[in-house]
Amino acid sequence: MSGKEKTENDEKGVLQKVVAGEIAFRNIDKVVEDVDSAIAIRRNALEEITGTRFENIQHYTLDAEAATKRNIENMIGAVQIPLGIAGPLKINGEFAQGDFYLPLATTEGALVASANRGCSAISSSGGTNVRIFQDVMTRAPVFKLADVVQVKVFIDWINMPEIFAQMKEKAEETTRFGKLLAVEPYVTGNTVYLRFVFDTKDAMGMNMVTIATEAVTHFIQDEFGAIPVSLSGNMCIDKKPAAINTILGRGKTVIADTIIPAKIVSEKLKCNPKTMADVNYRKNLLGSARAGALGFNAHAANIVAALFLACGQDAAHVVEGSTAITTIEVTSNGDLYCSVTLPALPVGTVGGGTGLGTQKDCLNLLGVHGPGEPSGSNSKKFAEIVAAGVLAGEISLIAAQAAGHLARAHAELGR
Ligand SMILES: CC(C)(COP(=O)([O-])OP(=O)([O-])OC[C@H]1O[C@@H](n2cnc3c(N)ncnc32)[C@H](O)[C@@H]1OP(=O)([O-])[O-])[C@@H](O)C(=O)NCCC(=O)NCCSC(=O)C[C@@](C)(O)CC(=O)[O-]
Ligand SMILES: NC(=O)C1=CN([C@@H]2O[C@H](COP(=O)(O)OP(=O)(O)OC[C@H]3O[C@@H](n4cnc5c(N)ncnc54)[C@H](OP(=O)(O)O)[C@@H]3O)[C@@H](O)[C@H]2O)C=CC1
Repeated sequence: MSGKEKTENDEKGVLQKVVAGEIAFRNIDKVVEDVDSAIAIRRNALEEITGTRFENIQHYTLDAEAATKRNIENMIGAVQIPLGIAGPLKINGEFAQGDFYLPLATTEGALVASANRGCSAISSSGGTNVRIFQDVMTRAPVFKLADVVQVKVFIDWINMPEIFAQMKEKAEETTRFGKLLAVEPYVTGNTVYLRFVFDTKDAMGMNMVTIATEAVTHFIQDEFGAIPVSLSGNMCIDKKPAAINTILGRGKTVIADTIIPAKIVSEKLKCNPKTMADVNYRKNLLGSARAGALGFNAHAANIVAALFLACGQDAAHVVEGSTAITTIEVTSNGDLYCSVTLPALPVGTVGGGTGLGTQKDCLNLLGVHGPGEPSGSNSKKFAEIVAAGVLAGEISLIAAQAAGHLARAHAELGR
């Protein structure tokens, strides 16, 4: 029997054992030599067990070896999402400067056309100014203490400068890049949450701050005796819509604005500044308030999600990344002022999904793949680009609603 035949025989044997439940899906990699074969066996076993026939998910180009090390478990293939571009978008940021083409991964027809129109309106008006006002990532373990007396003693201890210095040392022993900036205590009865605030440079930072915070909780346990109930106590707060992130900020707090001359509003956006301001007021501000929304915008999530999927960001962070506020005013000379404020945009250009091939291509298109020089500058540049893209999306969609074009656009491009 040739080596190839032997391998095929072995693989058939593994497949039969997986179908029979003798080898778990997660253990196939341990008995098969190469990752792609393990993936094929897992997929074929799933077909047999469920009676499904896959026709598409087996076709992928990504480096499965790398992906299964840090991005996915029980891999069976890959899902493709169409990728379009919008732009050029002229951005006058502190980190992003010049004309950018935005890679947008989406299945929503009309979205790229809309973003493209917004980019065109902004760029022909001189671009968008973008600034970052804060850049932090948080992790908040929760501790249970005996009573409020002990809670006060604990918080007084945590707030001592020499204790902060020691916590900082412990945290920063775990990372070359992360810096502990602050520890913010919150109390409910005998429960204490310590919100650890970090600068994570070019990493989005959730793995980094989780590892660093755990090291500090060991120090707290050893030195004070407070035992953490959970490393994450939801005052962080990660991947859940929450006022604390919109108020204090988490990830990048970034604002983009622009002034679009009334002539361009009329020619490019088919409406006028006054109508757009009224739509924004009654829809994004009053409507969102009446609905109890945390996002006061039209569809920030659309642009954030499309850029996140294209660029290897954690898709669940669309939750906080899209809690934006959109403002529109008519300027004293009748032009359109529009801004978007994104209080909690978690993004990174190293780590997570940023190393996967297609995602890397998209980050390279924006000139932000990998570590920046100085550290942190690439993720800040990316955050400015995301905010600028959100602004483009808001301008076009609000214009479409002001002009009564929303349903028509989606009927034409989206079905
Ligand atoms: C669809 C448009 C842009 C037409 O807009 P238009 O002004 O009628 O089209 P146009 O043919 O005159 O073209 C104007 C510009 O739009 C762009 N454009 C136009 N067509 C394309 C295309 N095929 N491919 C790429 N770009 C396109 C392009 O930039 C073009 O400039 P040009 O290149 O001609 O100088 C407009 O009606 C529009 O933006 N509609 C809004 C659609 C939208 O934003 N959808 C997003 C999803 S909505 C949603 O998910 C959330 C929602 C709605 O539920 C949230 C809420 O409650 O508000
Ligand atoms: N653990 C958790 O609770 C959660 C994890 N996640 C996941 O975490 C991942 C993202 O975490 P994240 O910490 O960003 O990424 P990774 O853990 O994937 O990698 C980040 C690491 O890259 C290294 N690095 C190299 N160059 C730089 C640079 N210029 N700036 C900063 N770091 C650099 C750092 O290593 P070093 O620190 O050694 O110096 C840093 O910790 C995603 O996969 C996400 O889905 C999401 C939510 C929660």
